[in-house]
Amino acid sequence: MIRLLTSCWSQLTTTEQKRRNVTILIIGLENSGKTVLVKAIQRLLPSRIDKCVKSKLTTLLLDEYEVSIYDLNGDLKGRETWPNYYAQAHGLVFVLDSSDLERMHEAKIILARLLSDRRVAGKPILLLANKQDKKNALLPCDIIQYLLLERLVNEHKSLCRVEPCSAIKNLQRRKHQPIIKGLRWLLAVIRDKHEELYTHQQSSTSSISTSKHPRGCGERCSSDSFSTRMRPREKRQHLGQHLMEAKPLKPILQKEGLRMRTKKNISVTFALDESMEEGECSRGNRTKSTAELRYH
Ligand SMILES: Nc1nc2c(ncn2[C@@H]2O[C@H](COP(=O)(O)OP(=O)(O)OP(=O)(O)O)[C@@H](O)[C@H]2O)c(=O)[nH]1
Ligand SMILES: [Mg+2]
Repeated sequence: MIRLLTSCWSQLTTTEQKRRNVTILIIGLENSGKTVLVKAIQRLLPSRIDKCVKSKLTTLLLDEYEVSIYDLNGDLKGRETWPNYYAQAHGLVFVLDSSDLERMHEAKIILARLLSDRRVAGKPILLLANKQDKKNALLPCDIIQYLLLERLVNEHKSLCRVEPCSAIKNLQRRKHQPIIKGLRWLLAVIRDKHEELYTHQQSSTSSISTSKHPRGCGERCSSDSFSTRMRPREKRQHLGQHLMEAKPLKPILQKEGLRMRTKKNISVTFALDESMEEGECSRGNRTKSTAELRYH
């Protein structure tokens, strides 16, 4: 019995030790569906809400990750506070109301400003094209074109994925799978790139001394995070250089052989790739393996 208990305990400890702490910001214009989205995630995954920061923080467990998610307000006042969170984030989720065509230009400006911030540039971004249940919702390919996403992610060297979704409650559970799929992608990129991100995070934190951390959570996030798994300084510098020399990113469709102009409502990932034909999004069989080769 004692042996059994000891074995259970050591298994639990091992799981705890393996768990990686990741911080993600949920950002986007007001009314885009960020809070509804976080609630949907809370229903799907084991999570706890941190009351100390006015419920902005949700911590959830997904695979081997403990993910701290900050749901930041998208109104003008809320946007002023966003930069306070940039340095500690490993990745971002930008939520877009795909049906709000009138505010698409505003979203484009906000996204461009966000990615150009030196505390954000280079970090992966999941763009959730929300409210796909609405009739007039734009498809990912239109959104990519409208937001000039390819140019944007190349300029700022941020890996990006566009995932169409609907966050509203009354949709069936399986309809929320794109959200989890997108989160998994973000976590995988963060895992693969964590040393580069850590280097980046270190330099931006030290160079911007005025940046404030959200009360009570900044220290916890930074001390728990990837810093404990750092490599020696020389190695980190090398990885940092590698990040800056990244090749151009190209959008690829998740399904083989599909082209951008087919207007399918499926996710699009930006991957390191070679040049493509005009207007083409993927080249048949090459697509998936290219992404995997480059990322893993
Ligand atoms: N049809 C539809 N409505 C949605 C969807 N997601 C959110 N909404 C609605 O959009 C409105 C705004 O949602 P919120 O989650 O409060 O928006 P927010 O981005 O958190 O807004 P702020 O906190 O003000 O920045 C609510 O009325 C939601 O019910 C969706 O996928 N489809
Ligand atoms: Mg909200």
